[in-house]
Amino acid sequence: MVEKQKHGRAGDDYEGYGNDLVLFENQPLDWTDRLYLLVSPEDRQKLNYWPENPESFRYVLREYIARLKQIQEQLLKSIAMSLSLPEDCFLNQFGERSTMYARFNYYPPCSRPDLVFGLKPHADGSGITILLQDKEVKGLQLLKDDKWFWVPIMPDALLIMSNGILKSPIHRAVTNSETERNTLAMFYSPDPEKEIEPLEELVDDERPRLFTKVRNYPDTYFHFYQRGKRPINAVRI
Ligand SMILES: O=C(O)CCC(=O)C(=O)O
Ligand SMILES: [Fe+2]
Repeated sequence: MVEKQKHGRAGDDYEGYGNDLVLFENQPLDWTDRLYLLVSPEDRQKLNYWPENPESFRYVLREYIARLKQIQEQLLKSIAMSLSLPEDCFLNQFGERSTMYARFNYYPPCSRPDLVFGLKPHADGSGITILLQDKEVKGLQLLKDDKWFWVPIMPDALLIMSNGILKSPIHRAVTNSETERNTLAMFYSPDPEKEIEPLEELVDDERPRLFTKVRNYPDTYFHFYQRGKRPINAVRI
């Protein structure tokens, strides 16, 4: 408890431990507490939000980040090649100062799981999300053909850069009345200063350009998401 308070989210900062930022009066609220940290680039880390207890926390998180970076870069290259594109084309749009956020989700048991979501339905705004699931408690559902299935997740920035070829599926986390549940989502996104847009190679007469140029999509994303709206519509042409 003391540790949680010490690293609590302050004012209108996104980072830290606590609830999500409440931006609008009628914003649907979620049954979750989370520790949200910008972990990369390193010079943007706000260490005052990083727990010191357990002692190994910072070290383990840094190790995890380093490994995930390699996986994410490899994934971006492989996806590019699977679309017959130059292997660095997505990586170039992510830029040297691409960002990674860690979101530790804590879902306490909820006496009325029929009334509230752990996380309301959404599609992530990141390019790639890697989710470490709770080992025992299920909770994540994915929307496909208007039905909810119990499965893992994925992106939105790639939806823009790939001109809609790569989809960012809608998912939600549900609550249950018996057990708490913990997950860790790592969001890998382009440098907020860099403009991203559909790759020219993926735009033609048959597949006209679907999205505008956008800078700092996560910022647009949060404003729409917290109203329960689909953020991707903000950049659709
Ligand atoms: O906790 C989960 O299973 C999903 C988490 C999630 O969708 C998110 O943090 O964006
Ligand atoms: Fe998500």
